[in-house]
Amino acid sequence: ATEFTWWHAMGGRLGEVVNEISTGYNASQDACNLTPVFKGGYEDALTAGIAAFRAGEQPNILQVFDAGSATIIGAPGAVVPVEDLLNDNGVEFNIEDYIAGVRYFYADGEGKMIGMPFNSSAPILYVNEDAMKKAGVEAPKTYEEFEAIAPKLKEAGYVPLVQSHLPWEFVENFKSRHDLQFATNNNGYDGAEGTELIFGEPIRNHFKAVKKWLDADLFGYYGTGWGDNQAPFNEGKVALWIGSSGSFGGISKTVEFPFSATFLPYWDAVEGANKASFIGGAALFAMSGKSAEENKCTASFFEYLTSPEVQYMWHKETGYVPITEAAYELAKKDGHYDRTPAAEVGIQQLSLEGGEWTKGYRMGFYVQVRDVMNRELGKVMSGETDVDNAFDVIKADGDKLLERFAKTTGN
Ligand SMILES: O=P(O)(O)OC[C@H](O)CO
Repeated sequence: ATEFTWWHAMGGRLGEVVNEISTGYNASQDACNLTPVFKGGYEDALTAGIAAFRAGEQPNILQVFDAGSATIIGAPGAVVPVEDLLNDNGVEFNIEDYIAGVRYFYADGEGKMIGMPFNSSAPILYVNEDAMKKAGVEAPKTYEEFEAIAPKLKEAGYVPLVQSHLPWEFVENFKSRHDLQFATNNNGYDGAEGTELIFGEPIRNHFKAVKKWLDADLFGYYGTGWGDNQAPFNEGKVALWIGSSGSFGGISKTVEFPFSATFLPYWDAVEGANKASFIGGAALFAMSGKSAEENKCTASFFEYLTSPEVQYMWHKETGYVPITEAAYELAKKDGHYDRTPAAEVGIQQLSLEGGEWTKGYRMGFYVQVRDVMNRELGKVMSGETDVDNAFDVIKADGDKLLERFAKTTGN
């Protein structure tokens, strides 16, 4: 059989399910043999993939997260567009099969799908039901409602609110949920040159409120690592945790208290809020420089991966949303959401009413922009700087990175 490899960033329970899928694929046919390799977190996998590409040792398939997608799509000659790969290998492809929010997120300016959507997520609000009961409150829909119940949650002995990733949840998806522009050039989709970040009053006010909550012990902040802020929720110390829908499977297998989930809160005071969030997670990119035989295997694996059955299994076991309409229908028909209503929250949030600015962003070197955000917003949390100063620095340093990317790619 033809050997081919998949570098991914799915640890813990997610990694187990990736291995199950790969085993299932290998058992389903004789021509190809897939080896999945865990390369660490999203940032590590991208760095490893780019370094390997430069050395001519790239894997066949590289998982790249949303934040790195512009970098990989813009890296000249690094990937074979998935749409071409499938067409060239006789795999039927129809972009309309995918749920609306997924269709063009990993596409180029002409709408051609470059990356294969795989693990798509939404940041949702996980609710410790014991905490709600003890405090005698309901999960909040808005941050105003959160402010009203937070002291009661604290009194009941819980850290009222924690989130898992400030740039993803309180910046990028804050913009989407409130339908606010994130960057010039159509949030970066119209080209890299001249793209600049935008931080207006609503997002600054949000972080001023978050800092106030932190100082009053109504909010907890435990670091910038992907798992840092989830641990205290899993341990039952936190009442409300904002995390990825893709954490659902792992949480179900870990926590000992009853939990539910609901939409990422928004500020009612911001006009036009309560819009859809945009897809998070990652896509699979077929790296270039591989033989026709290996590319055929990659195409056949993508076909397997997007079948309704495999998609539904992935969705059910992890909490990532079903990326095709057929898989979503299958989940409904099978009664998945009747048994586990919280499992539908992610896809429902992605399907809320959209607006001009709910499409996410396309910015190269954005992984480094996130580093700047984590650095400066971390300083806000520790009291080393204030919110306005932090956003001024994020804009100045972030814009420089965006400019450098534009010069690198020449567009
Ligand atoms: O934790 P995930 O996989 O849902 O990904 C969250 C973000 O979109 C990654 O940048």
